[in-house]
Amino acid sequence: METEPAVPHHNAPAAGSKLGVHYAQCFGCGDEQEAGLHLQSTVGEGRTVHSQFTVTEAHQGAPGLAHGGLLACAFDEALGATVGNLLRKPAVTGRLETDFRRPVPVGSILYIAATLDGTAGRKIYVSADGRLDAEDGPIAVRARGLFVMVGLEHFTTHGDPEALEKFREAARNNREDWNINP
Ligand SMILES: CCCCC/C=C\C/C=C\C/C=C\C/C=C\CCCC(=O)SCCNC(=O)CCNC(=O)[C@H](O)C(C)(C)COP(=O)(O)OP(=O)(O)OC[C@H]1O[C@@H](n2cnc3c(N)ncnc32)[C@H](O)[C@@H]1OP(=O)(O)O
Repeated sequence: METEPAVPHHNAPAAGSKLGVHYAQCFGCGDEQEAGLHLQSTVGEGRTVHSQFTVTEAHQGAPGLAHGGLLACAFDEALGATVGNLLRKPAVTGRLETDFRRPVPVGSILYIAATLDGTAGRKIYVSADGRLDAEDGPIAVRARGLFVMVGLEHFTTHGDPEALEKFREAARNNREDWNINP
């Protein structure tokens, strides 16, 4: 199947919109996860979302340095937020590739710029660069993800249906129009 340009949903948040926490218990963005990444995201121009998080002592692998797996988590979240908010369709990560180009010290702020690259049926291609301490800082991490659109039953069948219901109630944005329409 051919890859097509990704077209943002007509109700996708406009450039400049800050994206809220998508789930309070989410390790990537949740505000009820003390040691989580607390990633914050804002919609950019075109098909982009800009996210950032501060690396803390809770995120170490080697002394004073971020754990690569947690950096991958940050990219999973940033890419997922890009897919979920611009396309407004539930999707899960099928594949996530990360290139670690520079060490990321505790105390640094990682600026992640993600772009929706295209879709092919249920598959969504998205990629991101993570820069150190400034939007134009040196690239520390690069990632490419393949997300796969799923029905909401993915979460009720495999996850916690009660938590999902609370998630839906808490959603500030109208997500009723989320559907699978490959
Ligand atoms: C998390 C959100 C919860 C709430 C959702 C609702 C609203 C969300 C709102 C806002 C969202 C904002 C932010 C989200 C932020 C972060 C998100 C984090 C996301 C995650 O962290 S999520 C956890 C990790 N994730 C999983 O837990 C997935 C486990 N997995 C599966 O559940 C299945 O594996 C599935 C569904 C992926 C596919 O299964 P399936 O049976 O439906 O479909 P199938 O296998 O046919 O794949 C269809 C086509 O994708 C190709 N394909 C699949 N996998 C591939 C791979 N790895 N490499 C290359 N190609 C692959 C096939 O080759 C085929 O391609 P083709 O059609 O061309 O043949």
